[in-house]
Amino acid sequence: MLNKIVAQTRQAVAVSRQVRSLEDIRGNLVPGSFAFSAAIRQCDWTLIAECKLASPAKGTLCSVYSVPELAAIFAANGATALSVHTNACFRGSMNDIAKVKAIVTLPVLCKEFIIDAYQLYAAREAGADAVLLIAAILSDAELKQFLQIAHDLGMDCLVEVHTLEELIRVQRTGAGLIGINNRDLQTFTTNIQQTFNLLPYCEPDRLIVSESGIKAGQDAARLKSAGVCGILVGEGLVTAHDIAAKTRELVLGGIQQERRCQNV
Ligand SMILES: O=P(O)(O)OC[C@@H](O)[C@@H](O)c1c[nH]c2ccccc12
Repeated sequence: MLNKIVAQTRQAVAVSRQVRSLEDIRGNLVPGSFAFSAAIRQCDWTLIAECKLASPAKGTLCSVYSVPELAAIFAANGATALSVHTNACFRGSMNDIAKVKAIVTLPVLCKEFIIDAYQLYAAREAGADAVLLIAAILSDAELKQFLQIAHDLGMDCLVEVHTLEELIRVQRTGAGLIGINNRDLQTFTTNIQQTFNLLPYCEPDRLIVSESGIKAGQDAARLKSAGVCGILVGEGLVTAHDIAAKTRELVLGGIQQERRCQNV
């Protein structure tokens, strides 16, 4: 699955380059202000709510709301930041970021399969405050280069790992914001246990986000008490009966855990 998405993404980048040159984009850029990591640092518990209309594994996930409508619901119910899928395999587009930024003030993560520096500039031009870098599809040299370019553009990177080997590689690059993906990108199955397995190997100065397969406030509470600073949730939110209530449940799950800890 992953190889197929990456191959399609490479083709899409080649087409985009023809439509719009890198020089054109670079001439049009305003640097960001690292608003994504700042928002995470400011709170004890972070919900990154994902605008995800579809996935290659499950097809359509949400047909009732548009991406900007989802963003507005998440923002009104306590999300710390937003993640917006821009890849065609997830029925996303780079324009979705600009649409979301036009109506909410929350920082936005560009959820893309970044394999080419061109995509970093395009994300910033669309208004992204952060980008996802997936360790499984990048060499160490690419990781370092993309971290540097994003930094120069004022964008944060959420660097995603799924295995211990990837976690060790990523920590060596100095990445400060790491996502443990509970989803195996070869099979697309999820298991939250993956976060608990890798947490002991995370260096204490890193901000750790648990990604994928998180459905309930209790999951949020368990993850918070294990030491992650936040969660990234798509499907659990967009497939909920009441998306607003589910957003509040996932925000409160972590906050209530924080209070329980303080009372002890
Ligand atoms: O919808 P979920 O299970 O809550 O997952 C959200 C997010 O973590 C997921 O979309 C994701 C994170 N990294 C990825 C890489 C590829 C595909 C998907 C992802």
